[in-house]
Amino acid sequence: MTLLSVEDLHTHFISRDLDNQIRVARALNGVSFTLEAGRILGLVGETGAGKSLTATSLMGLLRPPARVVGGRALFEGQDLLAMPEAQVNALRGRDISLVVQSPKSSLDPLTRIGDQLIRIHRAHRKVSEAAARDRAVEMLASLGIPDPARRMAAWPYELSGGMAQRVLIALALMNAPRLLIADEPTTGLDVTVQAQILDLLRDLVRRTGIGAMIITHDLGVVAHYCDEMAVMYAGAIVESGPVREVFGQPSHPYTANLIGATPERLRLGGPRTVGGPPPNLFRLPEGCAYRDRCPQAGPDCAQTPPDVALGAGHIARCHRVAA
Ligand SMILES: Nc1ncnc2c1ncn2[C@@H]1O[C@H](COP(=O)(O)OP(=O)(O)OP(=O)(O)O)[C@@H](O)[C@H]1O
Repeated sequence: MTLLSVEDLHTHFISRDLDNQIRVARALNGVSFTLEAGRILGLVGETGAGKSLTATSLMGLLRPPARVVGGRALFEGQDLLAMPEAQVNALRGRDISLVVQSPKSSLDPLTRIGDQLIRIHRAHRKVSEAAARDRAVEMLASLGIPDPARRMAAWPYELSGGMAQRVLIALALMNAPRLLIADEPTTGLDVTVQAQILDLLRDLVRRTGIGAMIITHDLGVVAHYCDEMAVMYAGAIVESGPVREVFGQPSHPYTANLIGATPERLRLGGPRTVGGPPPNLFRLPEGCAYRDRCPQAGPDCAQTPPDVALGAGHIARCHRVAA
């Protein structure tokens, strides 16, 4: 079942320069992808590609000067972008949850973690304090937090980075959301903790059938934990499909560059960049946004590239790709 279907999402930063001229940064330029229930989608791309902005656009969390200027985002068939703000706010934290980077700054430093868990549950569900407390303890236990009943009384500053990230995931799951978006959920954590947290996320998706989107620039995370992947460049998805298909036959020159030829490079993880200057969102070229950096670019790349279907749900947006 399709849980989330994003269609041609456009988000711009609209501002005025010193001469009072309007300046538009086209940060998202037609993002499209789908996520099925019970699956994990990895959204990858280099810094600035628009991964986090995609999440905040979907969740109604944009702040001026950023604005969604086009597209649809159907969550269980309902367009999140066309909903009244109050309805999106009600969905957020209940049916759709976002786990962001830097857990320490996302937890309320002045509230014990148990009270934070109880508060988010009772904000969305009509349950007693005792029932919310029981669920919170259960949730901490299911995330592998030792001695959960005692941990409820802990303050955020008392937690290690890995524990804080688990608590953040517990907060995101308190209301049994059907869609979880995790933005760099393990960046900055050591490799063992990273693997534990991603294992937990994967088990959760398999056990409960929720859909998860993991935003990352670590291709190793995508290769190990995701079912599908979408590769982002200059605010658009340039290639998407089942992880095995995309890694097996990276077809857009940007994806091929990002993945690199060697398995060693894949294992390295961490941020990746490709050669050449990053795209200027205020002056994106006509046609393919990657053409200034692309070793295979030709005159036809000044035209908008087609989405070429390569079979098994694998799609690449490029003039050089043959179906
Ligand atoms: N006020 C602004 N005006 C113009 N462009 C902006 C503004 N704020 C952010 N941007 C641009 O929006 C783009 C999207 O950023 P976003 O944080 O979504 O990228 P990302 O792919 O998540 O990167 P990272 O991996 O660093 O989190 C970036 O290129 C950024 O430069």
